[in-house]
Amino acid sequence: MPFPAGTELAVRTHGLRKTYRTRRGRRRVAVEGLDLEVPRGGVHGFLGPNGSGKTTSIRMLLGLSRADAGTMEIFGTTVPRHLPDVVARIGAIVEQPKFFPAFTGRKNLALLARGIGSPDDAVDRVLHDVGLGERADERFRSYSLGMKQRLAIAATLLKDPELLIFDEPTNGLDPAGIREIRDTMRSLGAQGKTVVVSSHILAEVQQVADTVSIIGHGRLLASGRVADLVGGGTAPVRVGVDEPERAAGVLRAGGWEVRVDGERLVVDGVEDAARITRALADERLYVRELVTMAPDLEQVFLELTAGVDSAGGEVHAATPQVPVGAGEVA
Ligand SMILES: Nc1ncnc2c1ncn2[C@@H]1O[C@H](COP(=O)(O)OP(=O)(O)OP(=O)(O)O)[C@@H](O)[C@H]1O
Repeated sequence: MPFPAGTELAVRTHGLRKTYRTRRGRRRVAVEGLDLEVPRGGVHGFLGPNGSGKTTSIRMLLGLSRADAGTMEIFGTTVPRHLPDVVARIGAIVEQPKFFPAFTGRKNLALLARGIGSPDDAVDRVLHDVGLGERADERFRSYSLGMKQRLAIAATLLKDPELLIFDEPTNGLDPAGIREIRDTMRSLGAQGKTVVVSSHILAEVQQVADTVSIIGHGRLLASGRVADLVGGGTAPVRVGVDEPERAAGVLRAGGWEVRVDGERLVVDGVEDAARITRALADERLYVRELVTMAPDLEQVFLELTAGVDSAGGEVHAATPQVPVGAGEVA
């Protein structure tokens, strides 16, 4: 379990599996024994390359598609069997909702609010939550794509859900639109809601996600707190020093693993970079540069999903199960 014992979970799946039949009658495993854990509160990035099974998993969680095997819980309630008990606590965007282009954002939301029996003040509340308050009285068709997407998010907030699930909410948006959605997700997570956001583009999620699950070929490759995945364990250190070959010898003698990379050294498994400086100085080798090469999530993601092609595994592509856990990934 990637989270400390006792962590309250908003979503948990175990051994989730879904196979489709292709038109040629072959089996395509979309989700293959997925064990997912989403802690309660904050933003959780659900990451994987195209075709890795994110949408299929989300659809199963929401009762839109049937799992072949496995179990799923939302707030500890078994779904889909008891989905009606928790559905009021969940908001989701899986496909683009339809709005009336000639109506204002506010009017579109008011119609939806009436349909689901939300209180009168809900519309103003959700417009404010997504930062559309000032543009609420303009027609939907005049909105930018980012604003349209924020209106869709606002619609999911009408019933004030505790869990929000957004499938690729930034698809097709420009950088400004992506930032708007990111800000909205961040503020929802800060309010204590659980926001699950799927994406195949890491950079869009890394800045807002507190925790992530990375999947490939329908399996979990890694999960945990972003800070642990990118910063856990020891990081390689790049050292600029005169006489790199001699310096490498000194460090190897001190027990470090060292590669010479041109004028510089790359030292692996460094816990205390100051010890390197000291060891070299003792031999009259002076460090010009010392940079800790902490991986960012992009690097972790690319390493984990290397070889997980985006075409989707047609019948059991032999993807090795990468060990899950913060330390092993960094
Ligand atoms: N209705 C379907 N019939 C047959 N195969 C499907 C169907 N839906 C999805 N698949 C296949 O299942 C695999 C997983 O697809 P899924 O859409 O869940 O992935 P994804 O991670 O959400 O990808 P993307 O980011 O491209 O949406 C893919 O190989 C896809 O082609």
